[in-house]
Amino acid sequence: MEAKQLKPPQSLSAKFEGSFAYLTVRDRLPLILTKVIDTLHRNKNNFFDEHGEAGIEAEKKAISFLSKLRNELQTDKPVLPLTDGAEDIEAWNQYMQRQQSLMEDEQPVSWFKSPWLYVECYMYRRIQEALWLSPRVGDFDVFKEGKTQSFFESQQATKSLCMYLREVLIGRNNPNKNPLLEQFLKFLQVSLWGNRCDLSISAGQDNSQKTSPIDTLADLQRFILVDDSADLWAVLMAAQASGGTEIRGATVDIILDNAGFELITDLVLADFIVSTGLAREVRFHGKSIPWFVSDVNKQDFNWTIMQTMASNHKETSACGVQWKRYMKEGVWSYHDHRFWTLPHAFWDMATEAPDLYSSLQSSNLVLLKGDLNYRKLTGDRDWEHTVPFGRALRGFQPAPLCSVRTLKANVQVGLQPGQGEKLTSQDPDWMTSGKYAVIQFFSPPKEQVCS
Ligand SMILES: O=P(O)(O)OC[C@@]1(O)O[C@H](CO)[C@@H](O)[C@@H]1O
Ligand SMILES: [Mn+2]
Repeated sequence: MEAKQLKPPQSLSAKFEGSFAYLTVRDRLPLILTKVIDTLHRNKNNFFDEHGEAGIEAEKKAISFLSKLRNELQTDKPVLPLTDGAEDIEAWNQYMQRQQSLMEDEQPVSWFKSPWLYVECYMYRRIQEALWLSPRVGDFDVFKEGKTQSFFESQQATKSLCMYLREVLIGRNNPNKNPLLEQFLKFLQVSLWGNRCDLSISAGQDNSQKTSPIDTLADLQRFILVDDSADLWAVLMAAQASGGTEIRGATVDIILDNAGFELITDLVLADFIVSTGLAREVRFHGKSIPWFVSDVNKQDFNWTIMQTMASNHKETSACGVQWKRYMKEGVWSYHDHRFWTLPHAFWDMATEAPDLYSSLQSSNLVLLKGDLNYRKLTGDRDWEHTVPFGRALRGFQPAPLCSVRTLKANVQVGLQPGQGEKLTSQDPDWMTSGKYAVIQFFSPPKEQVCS
């Protein structure tokens, strides 16, 4: 196996002054913390209504933990072990030890000196700790308001997408008019560009989809730097062919990213592949705690389906009803393994979360949405752009997999020689602006068959 033995390049980090990582830790993360504090403060009366004085006390306590956290971050204090007693703290604290062993001159692990991926994940986990240590507000999702707003602000785009899906599914009886592959590519690309709508990059500012997503696809095509969609199609076709007399079609895992419009595009893609028989099962994976401002958790997932069902727009509501049915029948399912909210690169999954790894091994295709998943796939390292995607995965190969991502961090592998340099000269922000995207596929080598 090509392997973990080969040392990867250095981690992106705020220690490189002026880098995107540095600017994120210096500017964006404290801003996000300030907004979280403000949200708690604005909800004070709700906490009072629910829990009386104890609710107000809890709100104050959480705010004081969060202000302390913001101060630690801004003054580059050492990262502290977690203390809330949740089941994941051992994994977090061990990871901190591992980071410590990598520090030069025994310097402490700290916000501006340690890997960006680690400290950014850690901040979201510390936000959760502040809430869990303040019991009455422990279940409060500090990012819910933003996610709800972004869902409602994308209503127009949602309606046109749902209408389009219903038309395609109804018109399917005439395959000449609607070749399946062409339609699949459209829904895949809509889900790809849906990833532009995350709220972490904009520090919670509105980033919703306003225009009809299908109409813009042709113009956006040239911004897809790596397009391995043909490989995805081949995997789906192979799963159809190998079904024998049993139910055919692929088992697809979608590792979700953001709530709001991106989630709608993912549900529409999942609906399309199941309704057309390309897939027989879709397993969605989300986060078990509020994460990176807009990431989907179980509550967001169920809420989105309910809201879609309740729409007064006929086709949108029909989609919601169908999605609910798929969930009820078990054709769709939602999972939230705690590994998705740990700071590890995915190449650690097999040892850190063997149950999750082995469940992904039963998949025909794993789709990983978004930028953070790409950072974790590649370990958030300073790879040369021409390094093959498979090598940057360093042994993470549970099943054929594909990153569906708009670029919002300085990591991109698998490009042609000279492609990265050309982009840098034409468009210096190409890796962080969200303007470019990849549909990047990797398939594990076939098992050697001994004769
Ligand atoms: O995973 P997503 O939602 O596509 O992006 C999350 C993200 O915006 O958060 C970080 C900035 O804080 C960036 O690295 C990354 O692009
Ligand atoms: Mn996200």
